[in-house]
Amino acid sequence: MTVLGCMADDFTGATDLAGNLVATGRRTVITIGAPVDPLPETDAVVVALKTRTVPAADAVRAALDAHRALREQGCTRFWFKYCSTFDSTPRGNIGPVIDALLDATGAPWTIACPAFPANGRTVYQGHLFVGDRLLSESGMRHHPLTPMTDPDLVRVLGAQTRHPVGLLPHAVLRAGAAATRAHVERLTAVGGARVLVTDALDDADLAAVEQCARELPLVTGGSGLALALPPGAAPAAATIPTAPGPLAVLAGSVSETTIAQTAHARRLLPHRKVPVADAVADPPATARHLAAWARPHLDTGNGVLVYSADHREEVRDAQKEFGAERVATALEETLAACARDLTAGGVRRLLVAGGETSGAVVSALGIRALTVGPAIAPGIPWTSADHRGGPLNLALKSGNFGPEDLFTTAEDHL
Ligand SMILES: Nc1ncnc2c1ncn2[C@@H]1O[C@H](COP(=O)(O)OP(=O)(O)O)[C@@H](O)[C@H]1O
Ligand SMILES: O=C(O)[C@@H](O)C(=O)COP(=O)(O)O
Repeated sequence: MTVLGCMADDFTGATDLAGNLVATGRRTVITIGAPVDPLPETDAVVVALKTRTVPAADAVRAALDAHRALREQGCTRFWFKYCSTFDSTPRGNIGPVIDALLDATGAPWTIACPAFPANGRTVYQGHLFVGDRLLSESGMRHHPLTPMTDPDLVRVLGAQTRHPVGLLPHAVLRAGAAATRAHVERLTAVGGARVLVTDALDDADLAAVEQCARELPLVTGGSGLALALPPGAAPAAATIPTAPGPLAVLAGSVSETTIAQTAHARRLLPHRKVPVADAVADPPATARHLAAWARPHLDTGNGVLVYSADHREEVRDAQKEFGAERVATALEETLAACARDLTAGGVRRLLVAGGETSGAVVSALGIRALTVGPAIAPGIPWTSADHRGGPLNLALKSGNFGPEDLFTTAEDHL
């Protein structure tokens, strides 16, 4: 089988994609950053990058480094994974990375397919829906780093890439493979489009998209498309080493879904909100205080929740007071240092909410690779890392994924 080389622009996205690849029967390894050492025999490698909100030139450099390393590891087909809600800014980073990977892979054209119907992400006439809302009317319009205010992906991507962008609409997909091929030919060979935004309302549409993109050396999109890949030969329910002990939940996401999950967990778990002003002033000291608060709870076997906001209004206020980037970085550093302190104190189970937050936490722990285990909910697998001489179980939760009781039921799936 072709070894699939994937680059995910954030860490929750990496575990999301890897979980779906495992579900289709592919042995899958996640590396934190480009792989350096030879990897075990595998069907797919997912490189977790933290490039969603960095300057576009840095995102391009990281993607090209990862692509080179994946090629050296024997990968022959490539996947650029970004968010199912197309999280990006007018400057990028989805478009610039696609441009660079088109050149690096020699792909004549590629698809942009964020749809993930199992998680309510669908695309119709190039417009992205989150559940029954257009992207621009969903909670994503208030995202602290990548507010998404335009649901028209052809327009959004068109502003980011130097190539013409086309649309593979639902009606054409439903008309069958021959009609799809003819439409693609018209847009690419005749019209010069290099990226086609693909409609998809359900798994049947994703299967049609997968079929039309099967020969391409590069595909781009969310993790939903992975579920449409032809089945592989590995067991779809992967087992991973597990560690005992209570779970610490660190939530730095302020999506509507995470805020609801946090509110639910506050009724059941000992909890502490990160004091934002303290975090901005001194992340390591703030983390030490939070870890010291958590210790007695953990020692008696109780899980804990540390989180960064009760309400969206607090985010706006904090951004006004300190600046959006400064407060985001300070909170990421605080939660990352808290994870370091908690694991140094013996915690072996962590659930981290938020892509940027997960990137900060996993990097601070010095983890180089993750193995993928059972799914907690669509797009959220348990993983295991070697850490301090034993397994550390990590669930990296995308801001927008998971049921309301996720933080208190996640361990049932380990
Ligand atoms: N109270 C807050 N005020 C301002 N920014 C916040 C607050 N809480 C969290 N953030 C920042 O918002 C960002 C959320 O991004 P991320 O962790 O990727 O979550 P999501 O997965 O929901 O996108 C992080 O950079 C985090 O530090
Ligand atoms: O595709 C998705 O929605 C997720 O895999 C993803 O990228 C998560 O991003 P965050 O919501 O920022 O965690």
